[in-house]
Order: sequence, then structure tokens, then C-alpha cells
Amino acid sequence: MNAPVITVDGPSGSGKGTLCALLAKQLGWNLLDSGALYRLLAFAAGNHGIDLTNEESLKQLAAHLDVQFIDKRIILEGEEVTDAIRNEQIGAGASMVASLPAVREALLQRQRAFQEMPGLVADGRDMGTVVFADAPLKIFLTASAEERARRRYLQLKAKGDDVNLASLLDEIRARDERDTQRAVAPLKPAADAIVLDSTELSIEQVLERILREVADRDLAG
Ligand SMILES: Nc1ncnc2c1ncn2[C@@H]1O[C@H](COP(=O)(O)OP(=O)(O)OP(=O)(O)O)[C@@H](O)[C@H]1O
Ligand SMILES: Nc1ccn([C@H]2C[C@H](O)[C@@H](COP(=O)(O)O)O2)c(=O)n1
Repeated sequence: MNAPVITVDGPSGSGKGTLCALLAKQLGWNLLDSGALYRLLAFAAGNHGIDLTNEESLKQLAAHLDVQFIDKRIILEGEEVTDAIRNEQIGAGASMVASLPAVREALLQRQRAFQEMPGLVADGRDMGTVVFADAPLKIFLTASAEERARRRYLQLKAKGDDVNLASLLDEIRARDERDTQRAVAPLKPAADAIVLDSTELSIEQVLERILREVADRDLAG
């Protein structure tokens, strides 16, 4: 029997990562942060001097990406990059490499390998539409661009970064445009996804709502 999967897709800053980490912890399930793979590829491309539009080289790099996820740490080619991949520049680079079909294909099996017992919470853009299209519970988490920029601003400010709300809003809109308009696996809700707008919901309210859906489907045993 395949391990059950809960997919959580949505635009940048909608709260997917926060929610998925809480959900996986609460259920005792595995967690896939698929965006981290695209971020790692963009970061590795920088290390190797590969242009973010060079599909053939990026495909090769993606197929052989030397990465380890150890607890909450991410090690790329022997170097800890857990924090280094979490900025808007790498996010924009990730969004660029993610628009290349050969790159997406090269990362597919690596993502599917996370589907292990007792279950998987999968965070991304195409988890419910492509990677785990048979998942029994699919969530599409969204929020207004203004609220997502505000959240990102608070998050980066708390880290001590020098940030500007207007620029963050522009970056979020540009990333939304690229992620939703690309030809392959664009960001969109799966036909059978539950669409949750978190603009006016707390993290706890979103978690509670999803746990209710898990219970209704008897997914957690
Ligand atoms: N419902 C919410 N209310 C208020 N703040 C929230 C809510 N959900 C998430 N946040 C905060 O918003 C910020 C962005 O959340 P998070 O990183 O989980 O988004 P994301 O969708 O995973 O973004 P990305 O796809 O770019 O990684 C975090 O600081 C998080 O604590
Ligand atoms: N399943 C996925 C996950 C991520 N991406 C791309 C698009 C995002 O802008 C970028 C970074 O993702 P984040 O870490 O911000 O969630 O990676 C994708 O195309 N498909």
C-alpha cells in the first residue's frame, strides 16, 4: 500500500511551509519541501557558473544534485546552505529554473521518493496537479499579494534583513506571474483541491481546518 499524501500548493508567502511543517509534526509524517529543491538547483547553478536559462546543463545538475536533508539542515555538495537559500534572490532564481521542462522532469523521481510510510505532507506548486496527482487530500493555500508581502516583510525583518515592503510586493507579483504562466506544471489548484484563502486566517485556524479534513477522510489512522 502506498503511503497517503497531503499536498499543499499555493503562491509564495501564502504560508505553505509553515503550515506543512506543523501538519507533518502533528501527524508524525514525512515532509517534502519541493521548493527547496528548485532553490538548491538555482544556488548550485551559481556555484558552478551555470546560466539560469541553460536548460541542458541545469538538467544534468538537477539529475546529480548532491543534497542531504538532515533534520532541519540542508547540505549541498558538503556545505550547509539551510539559510543561504532562503532569500528572494534565490527564490526568483528558483522560479526561473522551475520554468524549464527538463529540470522539472529531472526532479520528479527525487520528489516521489519522499512518499514513505506513515505518510507525506508535500509542499509546492504542482504537488496536487502533477507530482502526487492521486493524493487523497489536496489543499491550495492562497492569500492576497499584499498580505503575503507583509508577512514576508515581517519574516525577513525579524531575521535582521534590510527589506522594503514595496519591492517585496513587486517581487511576489513577478514570481506569481512566472509561476502561474509557465507552460509546464503551472501553479494552479488541482480540480479536486480545497482552496483556502488565509488572508484573514491565523496559522492555527488554517491548521485546524486542514486537520478537520484529515479526520473526515480518516487519513491519519
Ligand atoms: N495565516 C498566517 N497569518 C500570518 N502569518 C502567516 C500565516 N501563514 C504564514 N505566515 C507567516 O508568513 C511568512 C511566510 O510563510 P511561509 O514561509 O510558510 O510561506 P510559503 O508559502 O511557504 O512561502 P514560499 O513558497 O515562498 O516558501 C512566515 O513568516 C509565516 O510565519
Ligand atoms: N513544486 C514546486 C516548488 C517550487 N517551485 C518553484 C517556484 C517557486 O517560485 C520557487 C521557490 O519555491 P518556494 O521555496 O518559494 O516554495 O520554486 C515550483 O515550480 N514547483
